[in-house]
Amino acid sequence: MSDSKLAGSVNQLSISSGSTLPSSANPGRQQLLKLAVSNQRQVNYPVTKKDSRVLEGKRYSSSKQKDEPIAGVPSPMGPQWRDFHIGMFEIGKPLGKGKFGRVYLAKEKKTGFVVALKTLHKSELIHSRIEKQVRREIEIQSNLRHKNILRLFGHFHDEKRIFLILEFAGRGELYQHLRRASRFPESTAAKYIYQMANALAYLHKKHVIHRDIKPENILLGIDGEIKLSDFGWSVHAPSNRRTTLCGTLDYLPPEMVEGKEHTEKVDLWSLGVLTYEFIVGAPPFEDVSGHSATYKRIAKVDLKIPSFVSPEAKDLITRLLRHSPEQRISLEQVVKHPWMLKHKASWSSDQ
Ligand SMILES: Nc1ncnc2c1ncn2[C@@H]1O[C@H](COP(=O)(O)OP(=O)(O)OP(=O)(O)O)[C@@H](O)[C@H]1O
Repeated sequence: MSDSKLAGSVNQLSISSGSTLPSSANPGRQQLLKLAVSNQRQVNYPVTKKDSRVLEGKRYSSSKQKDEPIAGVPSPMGPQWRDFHIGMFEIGKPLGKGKFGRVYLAKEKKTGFVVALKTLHKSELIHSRIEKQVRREIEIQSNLRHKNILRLFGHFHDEKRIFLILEFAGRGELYQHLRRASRFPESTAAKYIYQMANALAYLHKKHVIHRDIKPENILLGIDGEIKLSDFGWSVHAPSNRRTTLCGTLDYLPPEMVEGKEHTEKVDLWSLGVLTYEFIVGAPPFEDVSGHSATYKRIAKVDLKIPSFVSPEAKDLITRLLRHSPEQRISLEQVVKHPWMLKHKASWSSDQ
């Protein structure tokens, strides 16, 4: 696909003059948290009908917004932005680096609304043949509204780059928190899995399968709440049956390892792997001797749960990690599982 075609595929965007991204403003961690809090204050009010109309306006984003109740909290819709372009933002500290570009902290100049601006280099997307994947990611993520799913407010492009205007996740990558802690206490793990189950229930209701659930794809908001991100492998599957092989090895379910058709139940399997990794500190089917050994362990459901894991957690993990997708416990049952009930009282009241 040519650059111009790709540009056309993310249509209705303003084209900036191609300004460079300075990283001069370099706020420390405390300041980042302050910025995230100030954002939260701005968005913490009920969404009115008028607001919803603004959200639906085609100039807000290239994808049409749906008129539907917003799950979880009021949508952090931010200011009533129109015609996105780089000049609208004051660019701050780089938040991280991905495969195809950097992510910067940015502030919308007029309103002071803080976002994460993700840059993707078009030439690299084309070279890696993932233009379709990016387009799908944008289409899917910009239509999602849930407190545990990272918002994509909009997107624009210049000659060389695509910019995604993302919700700023004040506490960064969950993966880093997990590596630092080695493993989470069960009450923390249960809180995260509860929020993940809610996010997935919302996605599945909209016939979206994430297909790439893993700690690296989860960010944390300012209150330490889950923000599921990275919809690069997700599919909108009204038919509920897909056969493409993708995803990360350790989190792949048997039906995908075996190249069979798969449904939204792949995310249930990955939720089981995630539960295990949160509590134990490593994924259950990891095999140092190589990929094919991991594949075999997944296909056999060769699951060994250490004895320090509570019986309730063990029960939930084994109910999620069933070879047969149909036998996996439902998300509705996950949130009511005894492991959740055991720990729920220790979470803050707004779960
Ligand atoms: N919305 C956000 N809020 C805060 N930090 C973010 C946000 N998005 C990304 N980051 C930070 O920037 C880093 C790079 O993000 P990015 O999504 O580009 O990379 P990635 O997760 O490796 O994705 P990919 O695999 O698509 O390259 C992340 O690891 C994270 O630390």
